[in-house]
Amino acid sequence: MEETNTELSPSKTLSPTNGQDSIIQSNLTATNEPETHTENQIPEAEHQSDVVAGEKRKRDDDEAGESVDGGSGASGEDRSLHPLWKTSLCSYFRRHGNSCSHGTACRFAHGEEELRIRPDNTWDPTSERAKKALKSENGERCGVSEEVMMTEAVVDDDDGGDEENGGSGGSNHALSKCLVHLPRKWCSDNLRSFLNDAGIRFKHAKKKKGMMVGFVSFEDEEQMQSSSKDLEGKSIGNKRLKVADVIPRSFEKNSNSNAGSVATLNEENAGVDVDPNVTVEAGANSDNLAANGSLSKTKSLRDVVTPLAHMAYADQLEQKKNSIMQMLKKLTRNARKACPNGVSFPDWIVKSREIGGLPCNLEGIIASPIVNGYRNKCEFSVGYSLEGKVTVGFMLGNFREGVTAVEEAVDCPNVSTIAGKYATIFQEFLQQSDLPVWNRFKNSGFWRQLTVREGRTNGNVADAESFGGIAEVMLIVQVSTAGFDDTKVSGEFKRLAQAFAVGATSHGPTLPLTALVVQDHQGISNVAPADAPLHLLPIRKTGDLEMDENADAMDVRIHDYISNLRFSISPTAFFQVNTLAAEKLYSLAGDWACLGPDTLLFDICCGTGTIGLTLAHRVGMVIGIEMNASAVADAHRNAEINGIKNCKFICSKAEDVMGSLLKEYLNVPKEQVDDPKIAESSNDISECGDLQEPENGEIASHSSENSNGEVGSEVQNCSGSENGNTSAQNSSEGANTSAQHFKNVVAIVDPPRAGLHPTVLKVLRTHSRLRRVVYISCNPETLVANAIELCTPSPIKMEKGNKDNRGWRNMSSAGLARHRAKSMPISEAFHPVKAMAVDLFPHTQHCELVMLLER
Ligand SMILES: C[S@@+](CC[C@H](N)C(=O)[O-])C[C@H]1O[C@@H](n2cnc3c(N)ncnc32)[C@H](O)[C@@H]1O
Repeated sequence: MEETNTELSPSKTLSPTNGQDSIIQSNLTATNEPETHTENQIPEAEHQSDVVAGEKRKRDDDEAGESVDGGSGASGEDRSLHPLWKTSLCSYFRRHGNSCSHGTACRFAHGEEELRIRPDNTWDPTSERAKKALKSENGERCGVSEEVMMTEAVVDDDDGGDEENGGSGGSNHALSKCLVHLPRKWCSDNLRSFLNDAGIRFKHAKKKKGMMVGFVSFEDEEQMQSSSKDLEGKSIGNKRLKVADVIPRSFEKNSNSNAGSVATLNEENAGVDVDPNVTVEAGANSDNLAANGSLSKTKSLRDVVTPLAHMAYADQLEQKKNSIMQMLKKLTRNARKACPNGVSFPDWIVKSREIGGLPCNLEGIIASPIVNGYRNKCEFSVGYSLEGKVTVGFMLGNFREGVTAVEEAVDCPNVSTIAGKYATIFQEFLQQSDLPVWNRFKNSGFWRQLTVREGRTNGNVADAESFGGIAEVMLIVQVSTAGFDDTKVSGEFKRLAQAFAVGATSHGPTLPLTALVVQDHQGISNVAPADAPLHLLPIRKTGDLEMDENADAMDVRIHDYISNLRFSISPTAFFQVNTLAAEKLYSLAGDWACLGPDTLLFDICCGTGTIGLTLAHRVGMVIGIEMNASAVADAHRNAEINGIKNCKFICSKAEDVMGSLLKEYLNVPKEQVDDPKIAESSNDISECGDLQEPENGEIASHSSENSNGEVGSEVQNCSGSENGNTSAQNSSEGANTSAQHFKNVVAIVDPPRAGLHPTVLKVLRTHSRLRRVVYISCNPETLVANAIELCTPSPIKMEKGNKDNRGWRNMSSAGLARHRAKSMPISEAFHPVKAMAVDLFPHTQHCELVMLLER
């Protein structure tokens, strides 16, 4: 095979096993040092080109008629035509005292001098040049993240005037400066000590922990000028200080003012460094609508929130697919690296060479049925715009980096028309309100956030794209009532309810408005805990407005439809933000899960039960696990309103219950699993015929033949319902759903961005009867990290020893996963079978990824 004989590493040999070449890691390897490009670290570009390069080499060899030295006979000139010629360092050369048997004909570079830049303008990542390039890139990044757009009052320090320590006692914006690149962990005291130690004269200084900016004011112009000069460029750690102006806000409406100053760095046209991981939909799962990163003043909110909006949708899909491909290759590389010495590389790693380094086929990307206005949930921040106007919209950047400016979401194509209209109504109301907007710097103020949640009728796509498809709207206004007079607050709430009612009805056609809820939250960030108090604000019926005036805040829900099932959604429960695309996602997951009436489906991180409930008619029983209590309550209600009886929902963290659940349902006595009647039934009704009987016979194979086995007929009785959606009638409490009846056990996991808890990974991996996992993720990076743990082969024997976890904070997620894989108990590894992307978030960088893992 090309992979072994190109730069054949002495630590790897070929071993014909089962008629296939598999690469054995030899025990002769002296250290655990990762191999370089031969096996473990073949760079991506090289992986991709392996086949191509291999073919090329073969052709060259044939043409030259000389191949005794493994290809060195071809002329260097011929070879150098290949775009990847000498673009990777030769590890063999390095390890063997700068000698390589291929000599000058080796396609890898012998030393840095020979190294050539790759066609994509990058250097071999292990090379000095790449490291240098990375450093300067980081330098540039630092350079572009210097813009500060604090639009809250930060300098008119009205919170104590601690004169002794530099408290304000009143401030003068003209005599203030903003310092950028301060250590995040510093508080005001650290900043003051730093200034004092450095002999910098100042009047007062303020810095908030967690931010990289601080504010300093001075006695007079002369002091400000000389101190600024001394401070500019000063090093703190590996950062250099930047001194920025603080510009008085032009728009100061309220007399009891939150108004203050805008801090800006007057650097024209700084580059843009927007974190792709968080945008308007915040990865679909995080509930923060802030755009992350920093940006130049030339950058619009549209670019921050929907950075792909300038591209045609087909190009967006192509871009996402390519970036997911790159991410998937990490799985192969890292599992290869983590594969224990003396253990054969699994087939999927060996075969990855044939598909450009991918761990399995990426079967494509499913487009969103709606491309514009698809979000059914928008969380609008409240703050000041760059012009100092009270605004309801999205933040232009990251608070930690000194950005608090909020701009209207008028031009963000993922926001629905209705959400935009409610944001405008709220903004107009706030501009007249006597209560202040939240100040993120001081953690004070009243109005914080508006969430607009929408529910559709059970209609078609075209309907949903237009305004008419939205039948229900829930508005959730987040406030912080602490320290405000109750009477004043309730007066404001009445006016608010009135404003929304009038705004909704004065629009033609009337905007739907189902419920107005207030969430009281005192915390620093707008992400409120699930148990933050909720109050329902009554809205007087006006015109067409339909409201249930007797409803309780805890009972308030809107409804949406997935696969013809009606879903009830409470204010804080997770629900995919793009319902129609989610429908595609769930049905793909169901298809890949190979379901049948003999299937026990674990829906791990089930939210309101969407996945389990939409697939319930295709399985014997669903067990959903979810930690958010109101989502679990919704799941129960959703099962009820759809007449589904074969689902159980458990309110708990998955890491706390998965072990005992799998024990309960999987540790079934062998006699029961082998009961012929049950085996017959399982052969009977499976949707897939491709499930292989493993050697140990732990699960039954499936065929499409029918039989009238006892259990089978029970199940068939259950699946005879008309619409097919509410067909599974097995009671979760009844004997029919006891663990013994389920021969096919599948887990569909859909965790939050952070991925699965290590305990859950361990439980899934070590329960050998669980043969199939469908992993759904809105964060391909964590999917890859978790898959490394699930798919890396176990060692023959557990090595005692280095459990040194120091430095994990600095590890990449893949590095950490490799590290964790080492302590995974010996168990049969899963292998990636196929993957598919599903675009739930048009115009943003985000995308859902589904991967089927089997063993
Ligand atoms: C990406 S959502 C998926 C929800 C659901 N599958 C759906 O599609 O609507 C992730 C869910 O996991 C839940 N969750 C987060 N951490 C969890 C944990 N440790 N155990 C159980 N559920 C968790 C969240 O509350 C959230 O509902």
